Amino acid sequence: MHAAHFAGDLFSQGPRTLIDDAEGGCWYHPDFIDHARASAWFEQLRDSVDWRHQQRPMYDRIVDVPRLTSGYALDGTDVLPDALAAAHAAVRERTGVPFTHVGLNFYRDGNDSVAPHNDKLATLIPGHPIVLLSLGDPRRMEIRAKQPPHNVVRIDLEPGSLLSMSHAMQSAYDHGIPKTKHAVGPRISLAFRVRPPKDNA
Ligand SMILES: O=C(O)CCC(=O)C(=O)O
Ligand SMILES: [Fe+2]
Repeated sequence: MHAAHFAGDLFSQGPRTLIDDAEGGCWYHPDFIDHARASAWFEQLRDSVDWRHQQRPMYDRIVDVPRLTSGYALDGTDVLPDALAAAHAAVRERTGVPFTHVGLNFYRDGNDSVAPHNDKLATLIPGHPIVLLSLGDPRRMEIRAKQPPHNVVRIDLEPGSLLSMSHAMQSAYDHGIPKTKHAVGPRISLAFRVRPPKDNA
């Protein structure tokens, strides 16, 4: 009994708090989805989502967004791939948050990234977190305080993990996934958000 209990403690992977604030801060829950399910979802989404290669203006140039993206409304107007519907149901149940939209990111290799940013508060309903479900190879996220001394939290986002970031945190921290020279395979992230009605499309 004791040995089993000890082993359970050693290997249990419950949620842990990375940053505290009045809205639940930032927490990380590895092994939320088991690896077999996470890889099945990864394969289905890689193959069935209409991945877009976006470009955007930067200063006087047009640059490629260094990853593929997509997005779905969660209010019933969009038909979701089965894996996405299952992921939404699991995240909805775990968090109790009435998400309206999911943004998808596809990082093909270590050259793909998302620059440090905060999620745009004008497109989010205050009080609700942004919740990220990771699939595929792990990638490191850096969460950096905007105020000196600019504390940085680094967290390797494992397949099947959840990372929740509060709405309030978006004003105080930037987050990003830097490029890496390590050999990494592809990763998909699902970013669940609660948006005002006009932004759902
Ligand atoms: O891929 C990730 O885990 C982060 C994505 C992100 O920050 C975003 O879509 O705004
Ligand atoms: Fe973000």
